[in-house]
Amino acid sequence: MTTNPLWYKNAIIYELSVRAFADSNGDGIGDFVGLTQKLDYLQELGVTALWLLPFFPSPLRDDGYDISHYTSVNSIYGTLDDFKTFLQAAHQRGIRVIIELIINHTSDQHPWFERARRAPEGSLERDFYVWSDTPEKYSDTRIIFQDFETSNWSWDGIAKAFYWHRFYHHQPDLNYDNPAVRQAVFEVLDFWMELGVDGLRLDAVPYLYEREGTNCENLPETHEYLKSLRSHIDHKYPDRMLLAEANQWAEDAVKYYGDGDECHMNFHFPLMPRLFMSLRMEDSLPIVDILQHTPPIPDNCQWAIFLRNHDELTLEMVTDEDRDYMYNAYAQDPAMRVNVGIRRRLAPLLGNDRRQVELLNSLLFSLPGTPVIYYGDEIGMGDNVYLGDRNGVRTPMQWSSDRNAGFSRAASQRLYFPVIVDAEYHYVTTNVEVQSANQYSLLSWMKQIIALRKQFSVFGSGDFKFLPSSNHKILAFVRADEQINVLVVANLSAAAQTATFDLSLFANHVPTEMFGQTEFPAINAKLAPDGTADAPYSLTLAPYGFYWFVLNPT
Ligand SMILES: OC[C@H]1O[C@H](O[C@H]2O[C@H](CO)[C@@H](O)[C@H](O)[C@H]2O)[C@H](O)[C@@H](O)[C@@H]1O
Ligand SMILES: [Ca+2]
Repeated sequence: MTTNPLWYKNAIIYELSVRAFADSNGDGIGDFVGLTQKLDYLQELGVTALWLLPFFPSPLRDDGYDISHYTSVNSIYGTLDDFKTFLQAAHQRGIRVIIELIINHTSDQHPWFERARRAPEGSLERDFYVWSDTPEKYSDTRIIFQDFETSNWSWDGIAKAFYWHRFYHHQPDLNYDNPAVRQAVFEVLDFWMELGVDGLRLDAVPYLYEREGTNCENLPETHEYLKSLRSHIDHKYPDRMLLAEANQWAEDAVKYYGDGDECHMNFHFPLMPRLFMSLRMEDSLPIVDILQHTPPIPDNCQWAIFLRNHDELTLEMVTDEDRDYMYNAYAQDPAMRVNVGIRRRLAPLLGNDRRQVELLNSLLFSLPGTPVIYYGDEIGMGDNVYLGDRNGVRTPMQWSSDRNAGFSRAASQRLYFPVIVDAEYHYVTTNVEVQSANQYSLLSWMKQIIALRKQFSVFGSGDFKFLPSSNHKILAFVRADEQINVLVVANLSAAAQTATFDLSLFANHVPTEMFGQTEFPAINAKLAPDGTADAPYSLTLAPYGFYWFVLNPT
């Protein structure tokens, strides 16, 4: 591994679930040995970092986000030694590993909670969690899992008190006012850092503290605590990365960067639904508007941008009107909706239209930030919205046309979830083996765009500027650094479109299309009537077409 403390700025992150990836021992559940065997695939795909969903001991009532032991591996996925072997094998291939640090809450089966509910009131043990005699406190706080919970308080018959939880009732929130909790989290962090993991995704991080009269999100105390985690990391583990999961409006989200002294990365939640909105509305405005309203971030920080992940396509960061639009456009069947979002994968959301899948990926790989790919989306996997909760997007990875999609040798009934068998996305045709053999498959195209992105660090760390377009259906922007100028144009429309751009800044440059190395006509400066130089440049794009151009001086 090269030592570059800013590695995350030019990373390609691949999010995966150990459970869903590859089952080595035929019990129907993916495991670390299976994942290790698939590292060659991930290396060939070109990704440079893996983000692993939770793999810790857990009753699995929220797919592992309900931890019952912080410093070991759930035995269904293997042993801690299996994890270490995997980590070493990933590092040998130059692939970094990001794991989850779920510190807002634990499972109600965690020994800390078992101890707290029995401990005397006012004791440090009891105060590991947030208790109250009434469910009236913090009443300005929204409920996140609103299809499943009616309150952020639940009654505990053993403690004879209510406890606070932002998510499921079986996920009690830790109490950060207790110094013992703050210290315990440092110890968990040290454990995984000492093992050599490269990054931590800080799950549900805006909700650490509660204060009366607030919405209990993004509180100053939360930022102060995160800064203390960061300073600890900087002193002990200088090239590691903290990735916040702060599902917030951009003005609040940027606060998780501090002055470059808090988290290194944060997901851009408001951008994600607007990529889908712009596409269906055939209008660049939602994307332009949200990025123009995104404050600048410190140089050592980076957005994580994504199209889909393991959760619903969350619509928390849109207006009520936009949410209605998104439900109408992408989730007409109520079974496709859960909480405040849409539980579908990328390909089905886009009607399995290869052009739209490529277009959104072209934006994922060229807009400012580090792209995060969700496992299976690189082959256009389908979903199963009838599996409940968000499980429909968490089905086994489809490797081949063999039984169980090559994921497991178990009897099919034994798989943790069934593989996708509906006609359009059936694993017999939608799988890695079939697509690896076809140079025109989505998988081959994904390898190509990843390889191209990796050749040009300007995408990870260059400046970003919108280019006014005469046609609002065509989005245009420039990525630039001292070495290179890259022009990106993207047609959000289902019909062919033309647009004219003012490229006077690049007069006498030749655009070279980056995928095919084709030179386009030069950008010629003309003298405008007022004497200034003008360089209007016209482009025609196919339906959902896009171009990436390097602008070279003639
Ligand atoms: O650990 C509880 C949950 O934490 C994350 O949740 C995030 O996803 C929610 C949507 O499912 C979102 O609304 C919320 O703002 C986030 O914190 C995690 O990604 C979930 O899988 C998990 O259930
Ligand atoms: Ca297994």
